[in-house]
This record gives sequence, C-alpha cells and structure tokens, in this order.
Amino acid sequence: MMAMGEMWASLGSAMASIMFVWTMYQNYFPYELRVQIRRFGEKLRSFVYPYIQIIFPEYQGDGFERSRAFVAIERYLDKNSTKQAKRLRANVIQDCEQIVLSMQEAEEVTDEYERIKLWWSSSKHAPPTQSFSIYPREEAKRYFTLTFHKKHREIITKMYLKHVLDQGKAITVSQRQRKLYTNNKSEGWYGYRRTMWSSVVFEHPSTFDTLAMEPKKKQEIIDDLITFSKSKDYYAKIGKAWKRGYLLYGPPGTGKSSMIAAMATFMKYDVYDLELTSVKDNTELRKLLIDTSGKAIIVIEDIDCSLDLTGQREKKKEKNEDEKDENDPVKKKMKNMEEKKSSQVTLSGLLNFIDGLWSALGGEKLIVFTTNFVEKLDPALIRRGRMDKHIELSYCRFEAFKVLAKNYLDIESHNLFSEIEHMLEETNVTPADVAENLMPKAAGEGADICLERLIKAIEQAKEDARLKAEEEAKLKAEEEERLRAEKEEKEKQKEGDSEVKSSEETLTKGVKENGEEVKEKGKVAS
Ligand SMILES: Nc1ncnc2c1ncn2[C@@H]1O[C@H](COP(=O)(O)OP(=O)(O)OP(=O)(O)O)[C@@H](O)[C@H]1O
Ligand SMILES: [Mg+2]
Repeated sequence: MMAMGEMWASLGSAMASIMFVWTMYQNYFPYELRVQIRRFGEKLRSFVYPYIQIIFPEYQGDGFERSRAFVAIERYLDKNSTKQAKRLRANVIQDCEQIVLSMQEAEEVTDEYERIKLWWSSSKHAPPTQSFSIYPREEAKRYFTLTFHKKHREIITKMYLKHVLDQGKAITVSQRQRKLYTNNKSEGWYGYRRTMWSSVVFEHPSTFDTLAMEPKKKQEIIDDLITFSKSKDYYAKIGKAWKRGYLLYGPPGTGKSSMIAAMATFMKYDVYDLELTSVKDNTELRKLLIDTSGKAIIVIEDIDCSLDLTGQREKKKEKNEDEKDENDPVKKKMKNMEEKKSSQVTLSGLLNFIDGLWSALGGEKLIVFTTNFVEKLDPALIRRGRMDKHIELSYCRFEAFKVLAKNYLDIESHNLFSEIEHMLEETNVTPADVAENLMPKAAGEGADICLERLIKAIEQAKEDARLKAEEEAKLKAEEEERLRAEKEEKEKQKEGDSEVKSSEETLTKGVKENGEEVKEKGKVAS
C-alpha cells in the first residue's frame, strides 16, 4: 500500500518537473535553437513514422469563401463516413434544403484506392480564447486531414485527389436542387438584401420524354447537349468559351418553353430567365451575366419583343422634339418616368452579352433565345457562333402526335390513328392544341372519346384555316383593287396636270409673242 503511495508521489513530482522544464524551455530557450530542435524532431518522426499528411482547410484565401475542395471532400466522404464514423454531424445545405451527414471532429474513416489504404480525419482548429474583445469571436476552423504512406505519394497526389474531387463534385451536382432565377429591377440591387436575381426551386415536369417532336430531331438535340457537356477540354483546345447558343423558333404553343425546361432537367442546370425589359442598360446586362453560375441556361424568351431596336432608333429622332418640353416641369417628370421604364439595352450590348469577353466567365452555359418570328431578328444576333443551333418547333405532325398520345392516353396505336395522321399532314395544329384535346376532361373518358374530340378539333381548325385564307384572299384582292384605283387616279391626275400645264404654256407663249409684236410695232411707229 505504501509502495503504491510512494509511486504516485514520485510520479507527481516527475510530472511537475517536466512541466517546469517545458515552461522554462518555451520561455527562455533561444528561438533559433528551438526551431532547430523541432526540425530534428520532425526528421526523427518521419524516419520512424513513414506517413504523409495533407490538410484541407474549410476556408481558403481571404477566409470568406468556403473551399470547393473541402465541400467536395465532405460530399465524397459522406458515403464512407455514414457507414464507419460513430459520431456524425448533420449539415443542412443552404441551397438544397437537404441534410448531408459528415463526420464529427476527431473521427476517422478509411478509404481504399487501387488497393492503397488511406485515412481521412476531421479536426477543428479552435481560435485562441479571448477574454474580452470588441470584435466578434472567431469561429473554429474545420479541416480534413488525409494520411497515407509516403511510398504512394505520386499516385495519391496525382490520381486519388482528382478522383475524390471529381466524385465529390458529381455528388454535389446530383443532389443539388436546381433553381429558377429571374432578374430584379436594378433599384433592388443595393442595400441590405442585395440581389440581382431572385430564385425559386425549379420544378418543371417537362422532359425530353414528354416533349412531342420528331424522334430523330429530338435525338439530335439530346446528342448535341451530351457532346457539349463533355467538351470542356475540347472547347479549351480550340480556344472557345465553354458555352453554346440555341435559337428556338416557331409559332406559339409549339413547345419552345417546354423544351427549355426539358433541357434544364436533362442537363441538371439552373435556369436564369432574363427579362430584358427590366434591364436598364448594357452595363446592367453585363453585371447580371457575371452574377450567373456555371451549369446554367440563360433564357431570353420572345427576343423579338424584348428588344425593340427599331423603336429605340425612332426614340432618338423624337429627342429633338422633346427638348422643347424641358421647361415644362410636368412634362419633364413624365419624360423621366418614361425613360426609367424603357430599357436602353442595345443590340451591340446584347451581342456582347452573348459572346463578349465577359461571357466566358463561369463556363458551361447554354444561352437560349426563343421567338415566334425568326425573320424579324437581326442576322448578327443569330449568326452561327452566337446562336450555334437553330431549332424549329413546328406544328404537330403524326410522329409528334404519337408521343402525345402515349403520354396523355397511354396508347401506341388505335384505329383512328391513320385518319388523324392524314388530317395532321394537311392541317396546321399546334402540339398545345392537340395536347389540350387529348387530355381527358371527365372521369371515365377513354381514348376513343379523346381521339374523336381531337378529330373534331382538327376539322374545325381546317375549316377556320379555310375561312381565314378566304378572308385573307378577299382582303388582298380588295387591297390590290384599292391600290390599282389609286394608281389610276394618280395617272389621271397626272395627265390632267400635264394638259393644264401645256395649255398654260401655249397661253403664256401667245401672250409673250403678242407683247413682242406690240413692242416691235411701237418701235416702228416711233
Ligand atoms: N412539343 C410539345 N410537346 C409536348 N407538349 C407541348 C408541346 N408543345 C406545346 N405543348 C403543350 O402546350 C403548352 C404550351 O407550350 P409552350 O409554353 O412550351 O409553348 P411555346 O412554344 O413556348 O409558346 P409561346 O411561343 O407562346 O411561348 C405546354 O404546357 C405543353 O403542355
Ligand atoms: Mg413560351
């Protein structure tokens, strides 16, 4: 019993001596000497401990941005840590409203790559405790440590780390909830909640499966998108920014907006729906572009209506007239309001937006324009290179109808199909109209009723088209008649005018000659 007590006493005094020596060493030993000793200690450690450690801190650079590598590693380890670690931390991802489990500090998980064993651990670097400070307390910094044998240095640093980052990014993308953004008016860009874009979770049911169009054309678009998404290196090689422009054109209700939604879902991209009319000028347009992320579709719908370039030119002409109103305060205020309302985005601003120097930022972007009137657009805007692929979405033909019939009625064939095929070949009906008629309107409505309703609707559309064509032909004939009459009238007037002119000329000539004669006679008489 005594021996035990003595042992504790001597242990205690030994500890006290060590503490004393350590404090003396830290406070009074010359700094240079301490550095030398630490170096020697490290060498000795690496001699007996052949492992290498790499540290991945949570924040990098100026400390504001969360390191992308850290986030990717967190996601990558997620799958291992939930199986191995005993204490997990639940993070709600801001943009996802989804829970991600990661290992708690001081936990360790193992991983294997090409039969090499590695260890990942999570740690926290606590800030020095401050008794009192006017500044907010610094937060603890988390970091991951990767440990592996030094003989695998090459393979781990060159291949394994890339594998981890790629996998992590892929998991992030697949778990990410996509967003639909729309631009705010610039008055809302400043102050407490500075946001150029407002967003909601993007949930649109349209996919390439539900999109009714010719299968060959659809496949071509899908292949184009896949090629684009895999061409990062290729674009870098040819020196082009990694983006692609699509122009979707066609009559209303042919699926342009549905195709954009399908593209976004297929590519797992965010959608930035840009409302050009609320963009004040080209600088604002550029700022908006810079504020978009990668993996995004930037959409400008109805481009022909959004940017009234001819209107803007006319406005310039009106300017001179407006100068007169400067002195009238009411008119001046009205004019200011008008100016505020109208967008000053110009064609060149828009062209710059698409392929100027700024457009290369962020990478992996699709720019999509839609229009009902492709012929109205300026050729510079839609030339290849800006709008790389022009896709026409047109009226519903039989191939597209079959997709709709399958989606809406779950049928692939029916005895009314051949009749519908024939009718669709000669009548222009939009997919939106076909879809509307195929949708059951009451419980128990089967395929027969829906298809018959569609046939009636196509017949009606055909009749409407015939009447419209007749009406148009009538109007055209009337217009031609009016023009012809006008022309005739003008010619008649011209003829009349020239007759009057010639008689006037003879008259003046006669008067002149008479005058001359009188003069001559006068001369002779005198
Ligand atoms: N090709 C299509 N495939 C499937 N559904 C379609 C198709 N085209 C139109 N629709 C249906 O019609 C509705 C309207 O289509 P959408 O909004 O895509 O037309 P749009 O071409 O964008 O028209 P607009 O030019 O007026 O904007 C969609 O909600 C969809 O249900
Ligand atoms: Mg649309």
